[in-house]
Amino acid sequence: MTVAISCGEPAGIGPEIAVRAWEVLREDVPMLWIGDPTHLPDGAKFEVVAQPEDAASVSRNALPVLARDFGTPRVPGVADPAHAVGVISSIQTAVQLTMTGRCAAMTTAPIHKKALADGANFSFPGHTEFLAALAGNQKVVMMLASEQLRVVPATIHIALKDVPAQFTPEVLSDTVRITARGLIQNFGIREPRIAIAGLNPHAGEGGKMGTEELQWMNATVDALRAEGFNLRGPMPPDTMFHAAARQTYDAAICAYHDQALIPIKTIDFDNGVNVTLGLPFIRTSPDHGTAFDIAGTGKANPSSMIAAIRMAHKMAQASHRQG
Ligand SMILES: NC(=O)C1=CN([C@@H]2O[C@H](COP(=O)(O)OP(=O)(O)OC[C@H]3O[C@@H](n4cnc5c(N)ncnc54)[C@H](O)[C@@H]3O)[C@@H](O)[C@H]2O)C=CC1
Ligand SMILES: NCC(=O)COP(=O)(O)O
Repeated sequence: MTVAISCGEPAGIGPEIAVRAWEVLREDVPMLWIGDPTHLPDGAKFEVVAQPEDAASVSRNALPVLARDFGTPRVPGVADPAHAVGVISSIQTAVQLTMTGRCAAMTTAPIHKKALADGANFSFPGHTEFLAALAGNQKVVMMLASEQLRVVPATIHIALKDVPAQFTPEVLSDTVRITARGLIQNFGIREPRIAIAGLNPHAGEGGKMGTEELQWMNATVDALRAEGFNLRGPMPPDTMFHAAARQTYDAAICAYHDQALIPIKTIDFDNGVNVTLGLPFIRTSPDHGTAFDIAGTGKANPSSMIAAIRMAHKMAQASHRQG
């Protein structure tokens, strides 16, 4: 049940939180870090393995590393476009190992999208879309999950001005279906309750503050209810995340990135996990980014990385039990 860990942006906090996570999880979760070992922090206890299968026996004593030579050293806080090909290849290797069953799941360390675009013409907005493509253009959704809240942005890394055109009945319907399936399969929730945020303030206030709720959202939600989904909404986005409201649903589907990610990063930045639902393999990630401002200082909190690796491992165990 080895969890493959892609290195992420070497100039960010990825290498150091991977080592810190290994120190905490070494007895419980076999892991395999894929990257350039010279990018690991000084003093890190690691061992280069020849093949992924060797990770399980090494992991208790040292962080197993599937070594790749990126050619140049890591300068914390300063992304080097020369690393872009290696960073992408680390993700591809993790996917390949997970899809072929040589690893049980994968956790990705944060990437810097612009560095990958500058260094390797990486055209994807993030891991989510890249992984969907690697898996054969699967329809996937991004969920951020913690003990206190699960959120799903129906549209992801697009400009706010583009949201109304790209948030469509089909996108909302697919998002509900994939989210419900993920809650059942990956989170063991038999009858998921899903809340849907309105696009507009006060969910449109009867058409006074926007009309998408009246034009199509209500009808789409009704049609999905008729398919058997337990849905609430469209709900006023500003009042659906307080503590009592959060008890009434298992996941909230939001119209756009910040509507979903602001509440969870405010409530539980340290323990949020990003999980891609709809892939034919398990992928999790910490909820934060590369944190260039603190990279190499020892200040990075590994909690979200630890939660992400734990969640990937737990999901792999559950999926193994389900056969
Ligand atoms: N899964 C991924 O690959 C993700 C990548 N990113 C990328 O990261 C880059 C930087 O994004 P930002 O918006 O600045 O967000 P960020 O999460 O990197 O940093 C925001 C603030 O939180 C702090 N912070 C983040 N993680 C921390 C940790 N583990 N411990 C202590 N403090 C922490 C940082 O020091 C900074 O002050 C961008 O290129 C973005 O695209 C962002 C989110 C996820
Ligand atoms: N804001 C979330 C984020 O940037 C992570 O995206 P992804 O790389 O997991 O697709």
